[in-house]
Amino acid sequence: MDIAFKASTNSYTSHQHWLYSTKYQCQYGFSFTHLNDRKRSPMVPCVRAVSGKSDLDFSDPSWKQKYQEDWNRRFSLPHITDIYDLKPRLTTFSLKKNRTDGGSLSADKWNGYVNKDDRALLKVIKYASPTSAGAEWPRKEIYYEPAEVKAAIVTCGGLCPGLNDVIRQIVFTLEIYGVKNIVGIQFGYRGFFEKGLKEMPLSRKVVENINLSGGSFLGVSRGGAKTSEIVDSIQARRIDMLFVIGGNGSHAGANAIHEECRKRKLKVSVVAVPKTIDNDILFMDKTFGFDTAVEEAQRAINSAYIEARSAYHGIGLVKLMGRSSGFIAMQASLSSGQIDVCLIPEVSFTLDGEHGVMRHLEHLLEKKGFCVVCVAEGAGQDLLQKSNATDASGNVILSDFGVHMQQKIKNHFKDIGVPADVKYIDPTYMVRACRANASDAILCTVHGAFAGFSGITSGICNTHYAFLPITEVITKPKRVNPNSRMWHRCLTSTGQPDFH
Ligand SMILES: Nc1ncnc2c1ncn2[C@@H]1O[C@H](COP(=O)(O)OP(=O)(O)OP(=O)(O)O)[C@@H](O)[C@H]1O
Ligand SMILES: O=P(O)(O)OC[C@H]1O[C@](O)(CO)[C@@H](O)[C@@H]1O
Ligand SMILES: [Mg+2]
Repeated sequence: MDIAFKASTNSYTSHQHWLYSTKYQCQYGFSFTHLNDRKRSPMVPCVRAVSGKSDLDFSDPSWKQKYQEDWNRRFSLPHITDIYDLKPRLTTFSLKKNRTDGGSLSADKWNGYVNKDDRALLKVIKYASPTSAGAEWPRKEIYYEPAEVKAAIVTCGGLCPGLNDVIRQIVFTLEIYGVKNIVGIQFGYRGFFEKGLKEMPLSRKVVENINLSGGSFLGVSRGGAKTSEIVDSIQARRIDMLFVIGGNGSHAGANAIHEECRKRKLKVSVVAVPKTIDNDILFMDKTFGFDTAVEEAQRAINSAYIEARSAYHGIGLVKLMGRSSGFIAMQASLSSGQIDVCLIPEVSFTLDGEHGVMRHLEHLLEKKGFCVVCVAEGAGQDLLQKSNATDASGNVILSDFGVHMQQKIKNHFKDIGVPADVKYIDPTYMVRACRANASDAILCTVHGAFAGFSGITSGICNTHYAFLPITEVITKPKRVNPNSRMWHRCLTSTGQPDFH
């Protein structure tokens, strides 16, 4: 099935589109940039189509067209020219200072500006053009005058390895464009309205070494986000670009800010950067911080393994983060090769009975003398008492499954009169607070803002950096598919049965 989806314009024709798709054989693509496709009357504000999702009826002869139209609506990136009749100017971003080709290539070729036909593909990997570089790369034309831009960066939610790397990279890139006025908003959205939290002026000099430590140079916080107050503050501070680094909640907040700016007709680009060790953002292959978290988690698993193996009837137990998605637990269990039982929120299980986890632990102690269990914090919530309490951002506070398992295992083996030496490790904040590893330290997302997009997020989608409308990524958290190969690989590695 060869279907290419050109996402961000209301004005192209399906005929043109099919020509494109036949030529390049793209499938299910996210368009990177389509500014030149926009045909609209001067001064007439455009209204962006509201995202609509419909179930496909394959017996309907026009299903392809409907599917395509649905995608066009949903993946249309909000753009500044939706509300302003603006002409772009030539970009100020250039890498020519660093060039090593002795000037033989043209500036266009050297910078490799992406063109309107570049897109990331969801189902297959195929370059749309020889110059394809992913969405997160400069365009030839920009919609802001760099010398007049005030850009702000804010980090919200919990910590994540790589936050400082992203802040640093955003500052560096803004400076390459020629932006002089860059500020950090302290302690998440709180910094917009809490008196006493001053803007932090940022520059290459200020952020040069912040990547050498974990945490957030700007501070983080949960809760307290009042969209209208934040936008009042954005207006009062004359911010033109806002970079929000955060998870699902921060993205929802960024989108609300974007919508409010739209409503007030403010020329502000709100661009989000997905940040979550849980790796639970829809459509993203992987978010920064996840790899580091897995690596760090493996250290804890290794310690649990050594403790368990060295003890008589040792049982190592490690709790890892993952509110509603068990990616860290699955990946760390799989890559460590030291886990016998991995429990995640997406897969239900029983603890007692013939097929329960406890019986399996008995069997492991009998068979090999020790075992190691890894649990995601959100696992087994149906087995625990619900608290109904929420944190400042409205996230449900989970019952502590790690502590519950520790007690459960201890009591179980005591009850059956079998010695068991339980070693419980909860490395969750250590995993989150550490410095990013090499693969998590590379990300930047400034170009989308200069290209005029707003209400977007960027991330690795089928190995390419792509822009996506925030509305699409916040519909629900990404979760481990229990039928996926990865989960089955994990089961093969642990050798655990179905606990039902
Ligand atoms: N639906 C929403 N609309 C507007 N703002 C929101 C919404 N949900 C959360 N926020 C705000 O976004 C900020 C971060 O939210 P939250 O604490 O849930 O972290 P997060 O971005 O999901 O990151 P983490 O992955 O660490 O949980 C908070 O200040 C919160 O008030
Ligand atoms: O203790 P805090 O800061 O609220 O963060 C805990 C949460 O952070 C997360 O890692 C999300 O970033 C969740 O998995 C976890 O529940
Ligand atoms: Mg969250």
